[in-house]
Amino acid sequence: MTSVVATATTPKIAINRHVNSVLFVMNNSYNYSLPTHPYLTAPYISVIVHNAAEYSRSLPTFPNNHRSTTITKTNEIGGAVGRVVAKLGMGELATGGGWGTSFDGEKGLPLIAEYGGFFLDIIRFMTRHRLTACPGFRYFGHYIVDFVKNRLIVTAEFDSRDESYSWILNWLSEHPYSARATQFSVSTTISRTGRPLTGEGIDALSPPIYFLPSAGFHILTYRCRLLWLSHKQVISPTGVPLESISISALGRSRALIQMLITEARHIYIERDTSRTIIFVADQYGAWRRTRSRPKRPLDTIVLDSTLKQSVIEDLREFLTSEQWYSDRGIPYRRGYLFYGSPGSGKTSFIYALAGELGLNIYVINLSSKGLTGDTLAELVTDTPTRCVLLIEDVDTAFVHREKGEEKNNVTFSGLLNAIDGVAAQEGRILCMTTNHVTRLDPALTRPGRIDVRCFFDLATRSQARELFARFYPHLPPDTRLPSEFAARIPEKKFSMAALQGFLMGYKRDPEEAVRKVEEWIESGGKGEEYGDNENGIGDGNGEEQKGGEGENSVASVTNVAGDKELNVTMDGNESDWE
Ligand SMILES: Nc1ncnc2c1ncn2[C@@H]1O[C@H](COP(=O)(O)OP(=O)(O)OP(=O)(O)O)[C@@H](O)[C@H]1O
Repeated sequence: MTSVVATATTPKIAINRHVNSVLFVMNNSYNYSLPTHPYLTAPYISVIVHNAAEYSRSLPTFPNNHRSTTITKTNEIGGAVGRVVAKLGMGELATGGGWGTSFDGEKGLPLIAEYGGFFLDIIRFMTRHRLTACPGFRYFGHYIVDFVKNRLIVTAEFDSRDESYSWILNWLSEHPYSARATQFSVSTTISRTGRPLTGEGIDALSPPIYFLPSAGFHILTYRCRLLWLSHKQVISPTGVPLESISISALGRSRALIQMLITEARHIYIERDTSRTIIFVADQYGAWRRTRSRPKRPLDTIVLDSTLKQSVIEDLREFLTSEQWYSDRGIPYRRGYLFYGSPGSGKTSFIYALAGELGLNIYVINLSSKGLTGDTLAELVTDTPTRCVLLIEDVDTAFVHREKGEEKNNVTFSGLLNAIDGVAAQEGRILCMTTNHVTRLDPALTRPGRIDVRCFFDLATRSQARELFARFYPHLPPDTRLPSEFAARIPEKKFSMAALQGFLMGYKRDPEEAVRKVEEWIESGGKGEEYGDNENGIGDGNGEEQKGGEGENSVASVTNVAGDKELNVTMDGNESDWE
């Protein structure tokens, strides 16, 4: 029999690989050999003994004759062992049988029970009764399983609240196992928190069908290695249905599972390359991927082409000048303000720009109820280094600042801190939109926060002509219909959104659209099935929108830094904006 020796005064531990007993030597006055079972592994016993030896210093001296132990001493020792057991994280084991009570109620050999509590009593009970693996495993099973798991199995967990969950679902849907599985779930979306993702939902012509392993346990292979997968559905404490997937493989190396995750992410991102992904801030201050849109080509935005080119070039230059900013100690950020009439293409232009540059869009709604200054700052910090951060209708949030009547949880200074505080993410492009530029506080639009301002006006005739031509792309090249349509549209009276709405009523009949447009104009742009857009009608003046310099332009861009004339008008004069 090999023994493990623990002494109270000099805790020396010698563990034999095939340990089958533990010998306690306490001050040389008391020895006790605790037989163990071969199924209790040496490392496991060693942990117990090591900790017991550490604590044994504080134990009272053992009596020479342990059989004469009094109840008082029993309790003292039991308490000490209880502390040992608690330290080992096995507190529940020490309480089950009660101190000083033998596990099997047997008299005569109470020492272990009395001095060791329930935990040691169990060992004694097992060995006395020659009980082998079965009850031992039942009792210590989860420790053994944990031990084996930690040393022999690699597991990765994926939670449906995280983006990585979508990667794995997507990967699984393409794995041959999903096509073969006899227990599978059918889905038309690869969804996270129930929301459709790429190419799914209303923008898909015919919804795709995904076959996924159903909830439960599955075994599959990856690169000729065995994997097992557990797919669980749970309800969170707040009542939200959640899902989790854990994928495990034999071995201690994480390489295989890391490879799988990288591959899953790659496949998933590949699906998105032709799309712009939109993230929206949720009420808990975290980014949630909401949807993805096919990238909108820039030429579908009917604006002065020089203007579009100027903005795109400005952005491209920014994205490649990190070192330039760093050399001069300038925060590496760029701010754009898109202002002007409602429905003139501000948001559409931003989406098209993001698509052109391959950036994702992170949308913040300042009026969102749960949003506070702190969560806003966190959100801005959490954006990736290359992205478009979009704050729409920024005027609506702080119109009453001077009266101290801010309607939101986010204060004006909270917003300023978030967008240019030290924690604000480097490399991000901030885009703000407003229909009422004069209502904006100058502090918000000062250079450094806003570097480029783009003005969008109501539709001109030339815009109307181009819109018509794009709407009916199959018209013969020599057709006069676009010009006839444009000739009937008053200059800067209607928004592009309103004109588009009108044309939607005549999707397949351009001649009819031209015939009906005057009638529509006379009705003030109302009454058409798709053309009823109250916001679409301007006063033809748009004074509030112009900011002083855009009167003759459909859209104009001003570079606040004054280092580059982008288009149409440019003066870089702050006073024009206040
Ligand atoms: N210049 C334009 N070129 C092409 N389509 C446009 C243009 N302006 C507006 N539209 C169309 O009108 C609709 C509304 O446009 P968008 O939301 O971009 O306008 P907006 O200026 O952001 O409006 P708001 O200020 O009300 O948010 C979109 O469907 C868009 O395609």
